[in-house]
Amino acid sequence: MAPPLSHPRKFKVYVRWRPLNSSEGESAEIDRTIAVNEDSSRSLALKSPLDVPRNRSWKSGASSFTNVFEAGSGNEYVFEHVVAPTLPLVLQGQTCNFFAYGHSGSGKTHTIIGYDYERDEHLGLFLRAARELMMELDTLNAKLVGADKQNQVQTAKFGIGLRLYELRRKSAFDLLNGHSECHIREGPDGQTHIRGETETLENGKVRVRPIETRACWTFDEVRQHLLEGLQLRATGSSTVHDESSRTHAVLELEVVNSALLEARNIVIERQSELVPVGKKATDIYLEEMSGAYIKDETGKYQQNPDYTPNQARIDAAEEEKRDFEDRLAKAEADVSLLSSSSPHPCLGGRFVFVDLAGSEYFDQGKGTSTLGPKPSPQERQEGRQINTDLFGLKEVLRARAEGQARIPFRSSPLTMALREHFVGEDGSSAMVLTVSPSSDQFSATTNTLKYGDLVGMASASGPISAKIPAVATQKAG
Ligand SMILES: Nc1ncnc2c1ncn2[C@@H]1O[C@H](COP(=O)(O)OP(=O)(O)OP(=O)(O)O)[C@@H](O)[C@H]1O
Repeated sequence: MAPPLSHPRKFKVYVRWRPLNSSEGESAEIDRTIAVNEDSSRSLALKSPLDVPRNRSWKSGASSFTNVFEAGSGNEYVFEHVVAPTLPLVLQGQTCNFFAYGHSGSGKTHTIIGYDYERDEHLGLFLRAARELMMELDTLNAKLVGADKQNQVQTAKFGIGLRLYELRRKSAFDLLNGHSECHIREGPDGQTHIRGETETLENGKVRVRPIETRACWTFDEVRQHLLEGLQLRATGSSTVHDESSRTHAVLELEVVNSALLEARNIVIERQSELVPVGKKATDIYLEEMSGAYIKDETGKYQQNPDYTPNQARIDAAEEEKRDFEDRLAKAEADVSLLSSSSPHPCLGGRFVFVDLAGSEYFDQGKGTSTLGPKPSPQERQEGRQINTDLFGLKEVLRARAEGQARIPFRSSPLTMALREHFVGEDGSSAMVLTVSPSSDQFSATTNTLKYGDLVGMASASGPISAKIPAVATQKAG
């Protein structure tokens, strides 16, 4: 068994209280106390103001949360504390992941995507990150132009590669490619591949497209593509409000240049060319070998002494296949070379934002919503899948926080799809738990916090940190 990671990545868990909404205006707020530790981590204690037996008081682990944002903290404040500190990591070529987890209507979409796409202070974390990243890239590009001696700046110029997709049931749906369905599979290389339907082209070429990457050279382009993609986002019937979604939305921003995108396209082209050549080699082999065995009188197959396969024909087909395999290997090597020889380490750096499906499906393993009307059989099935995904994600985050050598990525399509974003020991991961302060939502809120608490505690008590006693408390709400 492989040894545990030497420097497991600490996972940050934030809590974000939203304001009471118009339908909750009359409810009493949940009574909450925040304890601030010496290392500035937080713990939380909740008490329901209503005398309801099932609303049992709850206390988190000693230092489960990195920070707690009260209802008055807007998206800009949350961005400055959660995402902005990780921008230098992305500019070093690392991957930083952010998840929003909470029950329906608690503010996940408000946090990750936002509902105001114009005013800086209201942008969701994703768009604000795109804006800040693009500003940094503009500065780097200006330096590139200055240093450009061989007029290669157009292909080397940095931009943002945007990918938007949602995960529903066991598939991904590409929001930048007409909501086309893509399958999530593990390849023979042990990597996860998210690929669309097989297209048969002229000359028998077979192309299987990955999730579309849209190249953006300005912040406005990112915003425009986001708005187009959001039009396609499937929204289900809401249990809490009419924009509820029952899918996980994944939004990726990768630092790219046109040379890298072109090199990746060549890989797809080479893969397409290899498929018919590989098939031809297999067909020729089967054809030539079909006469090599015959049935004897007992029905068993025996070698046919009168038959000699055309070995030269088999060898020629195999050689042609090897040529195409070499062409593919060269195209893949070109992609690696471009990344490693970039004039700046930012190439390939990524922000990944995930607006998770409503946590009400993750209700003590039952996989059904605790809110709203009785779900239909299809909704129940979707609920079970969401439950599996959210459980799988928790286990992956815990395993990483604890520095375990074996991370259970295969346990759900969500964790399989996100696997490549967790590879390596660098980068960072964070979860924002979005919660309602309404006493009517006490059990949904404590369920969300319990989930984050498990991840936060694993991170705090993992091999790289010690538990720190609480030194100050403050009353909130
Ligand atoms: N921190 C906040 N400040 C102000 N308004 C908020 C905040 N969080 C959420 N809201 C508002 O509450 C409503 C519901 O929020 P949102 O759509 O983000 O919920 P959600 O968790 O994504 O729900 P679902 O899982 O059903 O999609 C929206 O109108 C949103 O603008």
